[in-house]
Amino acid sequence: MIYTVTFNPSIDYLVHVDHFKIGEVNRTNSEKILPGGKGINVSIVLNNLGIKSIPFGFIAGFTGQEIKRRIEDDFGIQTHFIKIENGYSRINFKMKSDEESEVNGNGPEINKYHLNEFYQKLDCLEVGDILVLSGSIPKCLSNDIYYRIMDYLKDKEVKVVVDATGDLLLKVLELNPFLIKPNKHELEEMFHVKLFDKKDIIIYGKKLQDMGAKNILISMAGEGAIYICENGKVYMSDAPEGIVKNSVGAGDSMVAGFIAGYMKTESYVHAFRMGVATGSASAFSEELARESEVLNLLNEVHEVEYEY
Ligand SMILES: Nc1ncnc2c1ncn2[C@@H]1O[C@H](COP(=O)(O)OP(=O)(O)OP(=O)(O)O)[C@@H](O)[C@H]1O
Ligand SMILES: O=P(O)(O)OC[C@@]1(O)O[C@H](CO)[C@@H](O)[C@@H]1O
Repeated sequence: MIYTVTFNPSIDYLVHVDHFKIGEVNRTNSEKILPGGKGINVSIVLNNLGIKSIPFGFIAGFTGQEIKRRIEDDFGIQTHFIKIENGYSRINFKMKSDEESEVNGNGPEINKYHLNEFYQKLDCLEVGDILVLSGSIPKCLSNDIYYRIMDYLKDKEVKVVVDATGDLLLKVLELNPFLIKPNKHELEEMFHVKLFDKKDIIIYGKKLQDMGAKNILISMAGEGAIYICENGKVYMSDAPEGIVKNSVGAGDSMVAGFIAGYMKTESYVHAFRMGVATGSASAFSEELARESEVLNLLNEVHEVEYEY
């Protein structure tokens, strides 16, 4: 079974505004409300690709109820969320105008009793399961929480995927996550560098492998992606051409596509292709990618092996 974890689910409020002007009253052209949070997006895209997963996470208040309702009613995915009595799950604001801008909330406070309940849920994981730890954590938690979860599971031979930034990600590397997916900007932030070409991106991606990660996907939005495989090979792919409608969740879709491709074929190259196609299919769609959209793009993804 695949389990996804979203410590900080959200209602994503997406608006389109023509030529947004800061400091003025702007009016929307269109609005959309979607359940969000990185792990939840991974579960939704896996579901769209015909693969079942169980979303774990923490929800609070009326927004939390609505997140759960939408995932269960709109997608038929059974959630296993822990309810927090105080506060409310965040509403994240995403605006597409001449540029894309986002404001993400902090989220409700998770205490030690909620965490204990969460660890009890983790006890159902078995050898061979996949666990996806994705997204930010509320400020009240320490940034070794993903490390502690992996450590808790270390005897179970669970494949762990981590999509996080900064110390939250760096701390888990010594526990050998199966897959990590920094984007280029996150890679730069982690090493305090500016990366201008693919050769440098690969050098720094390989550092993450030296630090313990098995597979590394480095996403570069419209520029495609680089994949550093656990067998030592490195692949690159351009992104397919298309009109971007909403790139929120493109990275989560890439993670879901990679997992789906790997589960169906155990081929890393196919998993990479599926990752790129699924990421782009989401970027070219108002909502997260559907299977037909992914399959339509799959033939347009051509990876090349990087010789170094
Ligand atoms: N503008 C685009 N055109 C084509 N493909 C795109 C575009 N943006 C994203 N993609 C696809 O999605 C993948 C992941 O995108 P990106 O690098 O933006 O992830 P991310 O930064 O983690 O995104 P997010 O945090 O919004 O989920 C890219 O590697 C590419 O395949
Ligand atoms: O604040 P975080 O947890 O880093 O990111 C949260 C978020 O921006 O990520 C998803 C897209 O990847 C959205 O659904 C959600 O709003």
